[in-house]
Amino acid sequence: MSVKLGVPSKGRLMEKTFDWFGARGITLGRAGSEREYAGQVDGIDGVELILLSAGEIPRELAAGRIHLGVTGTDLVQEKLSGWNSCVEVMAEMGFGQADLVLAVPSAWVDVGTLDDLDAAAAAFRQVHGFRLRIATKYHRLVREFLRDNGVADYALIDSQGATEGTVKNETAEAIADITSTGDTLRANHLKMLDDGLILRSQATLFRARRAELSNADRSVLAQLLRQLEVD
Ligand SMILES: Nc1ncnc2c1ncn2[C@@H]1O[C@H](COP(=O)(O)OP(=O)(O)OP(=O)(O)O)[C@@H](O)[C@H]1O
Ligand SMILES: O=P(O)(O)OC[C@H]1O[C@H](OP(=O)(O)OP(=O)(O)O)[C@H](O)[C@@H]1O
Repeated sequence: MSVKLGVPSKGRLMEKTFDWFGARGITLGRAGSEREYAGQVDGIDGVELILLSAGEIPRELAAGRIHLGVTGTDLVQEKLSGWNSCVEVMAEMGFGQADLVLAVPSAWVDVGTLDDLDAAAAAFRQVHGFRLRIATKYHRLVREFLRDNGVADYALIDSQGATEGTVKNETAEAIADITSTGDTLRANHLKMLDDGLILRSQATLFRARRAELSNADRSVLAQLLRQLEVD
C-alpha cells in the first residue's frame, strides 16, 4: 500500500500545485510523456501521485480511494453532499481563486439585486409562459443559494462549459459560473448581481476522512503533513 495523493492532471491547477509542493520539498511530476497520466513523487517515500480531473477529485476523496487531494473548494462543495463530513481542509493553497457568481444581461438595467431578479423572474413567467432559465454546472450550490435568498421562480439549465455563451445563444436568461478577472462576463455582456456572490473558491488540500490506512501508511501521511507544515 501507499498514501495516495490526487492532483489535477492538467490546466491551471496542476502546475501551481506542483510548485506549491516543490516549495515544501516534495517534488511532483509526470512520470512519462506529457500525455501520460502517471505521476512521480520525490522527497518522501511511500506516497503515490494520482493525476485526475479536478472535477473527479472530490468523489475519489469521498470514496477513500485517495487519502489527500488538491482541488477547488467550489468543486468539493458542489459535488459532495455534507462535504464537511467527507473531507477535512488541510490547507488553502493561495491560488486558483475564483468566485462563483450569479449574473444577468448588462442590458437589464432594472435588475441589480436578488430581489430584482425575483421580481423579474415572476414577470418573465407571465410574459413568456415558462420560467426564467439559469445556466450552470453548479446545481447544488445555486439551488441552495437561491432557496436561502427567497428566489423560487426559475429553472436550472445544465451547462458544463462556455456557460456565459448561453445567454447570447438564447438557451438561458441568466448564468451562475466561476469568475476571476471578470473578462468573460464583460465580453458576453453580463453583469454580476450586487448580492450575487455564491461562493469564494480557491485551490485547497483536502484529507479524506474515511480512507483506510495501514499503520505504516498512517505514519507516512503524518510525515507528509509535517513536511508540508499543515498538520
Ligand atoms: N478563471 C479561473 N481562474 C481561476 N480558477 C479558476 C478559473 N476557472 C475555474 N477555476 C477553478 O479551477 C478549478 C478547475 O476548474 P474546471 O472545473 O474548469 O476544471 P478543468 O480545468 O476544466 O479540468 P477538468 O475538466 O479536467 O475537471 C475549479 O476549482 C475552478 O474554481
Ligand atoms: O473571469 P475570467 O478570468 O474571464 O474567468 C472566468 C472563466 O474561466 C472559466 O472558464 P474556463 O476557461 O475553465 O472554460 P470553461 O468555460 O470550459 O469552463 C470559467 O468557467 C469562466 O468562463
